[in-house]
Amino acid sequence: MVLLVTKGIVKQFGAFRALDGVDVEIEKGRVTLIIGPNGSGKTTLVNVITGVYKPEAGRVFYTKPDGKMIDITGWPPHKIFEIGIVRTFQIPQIFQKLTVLENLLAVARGQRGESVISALLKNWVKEEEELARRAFGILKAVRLIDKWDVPAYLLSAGEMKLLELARALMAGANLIILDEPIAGVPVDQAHEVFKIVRDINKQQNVTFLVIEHRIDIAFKYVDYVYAMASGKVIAKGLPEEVANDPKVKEVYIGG
Ligand SMILES: Nc1ncnc2c1ncn2[C@@H]1O[C@H](COP(=O)(O)OP(=O)(O)OP(=O)(O)O)[C@@H](O)[C@H]1O
Repeated sequence: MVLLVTKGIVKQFGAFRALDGVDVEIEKGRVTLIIGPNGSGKTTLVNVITGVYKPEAGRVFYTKPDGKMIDITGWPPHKIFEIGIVRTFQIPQIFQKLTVLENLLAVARGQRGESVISALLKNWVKEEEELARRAFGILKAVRLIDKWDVPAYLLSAGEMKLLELARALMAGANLIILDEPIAGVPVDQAHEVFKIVRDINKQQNVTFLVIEHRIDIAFKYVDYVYAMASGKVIAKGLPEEVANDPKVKEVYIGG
């Protein structure tokens, strides 16, 4: 089943066409990767999907949990978030001084329209216990359970990415969009991040759309790949197919 489709997306900045008729299909339950050199339009496409930009042409369709496909083109970002499409940095930034657990609870409180401060001052009630239980379950899934009481600023780069992922899960995402999840993360931690993405994808049936430059690592953990260049999809397929595509090789290695 297709969870999200873009059809013929065109996005212009003045006379410059950043996206020039982009069609992608994100299958439910898959991890889909978008690669492409700097400036090829990957982030712009994510911005169109998440409602930050309205495209000049083209449509974005999303299949709701009840199976109905709806046109979400041009919806505001908060509405797109509410239907379960969550981009990691769309959630307010990690609170460096709060613990890992408190960062998760803050997402849930934010969704209830509460300020973090007022929630922190409040006595723990049943609802809070329930949220904490859910948060601990998520921390177990992202393998941060041992760090639940550690302030976020003490986490490694890889753990910080995992906390962002945990926060997206806490927000109840169906489709999680990760924009460069392993940028600046050392190799061993980068593999760990992708392994956890894979586990969550399999165990919790969460669909992922990932943008990543480090294709040597990312290709090992994804189901399907789109390659972009100059605002267009130039190749798509299984990782090994895209890796061997002459157009992709040309863009990456210069022919
Ligand atoms: N708000 C904007 N105004 C003008 N031009 C923009 C804007 N946003 C993006 N662009 C241009 O559109 C093109 C595509 O940018 P985009 O950020 O989508 O590329 P990208 O593939 O995500 O690159 P990177 O890998 O560097 O993040 C670039 O040439 C960029 O300069």
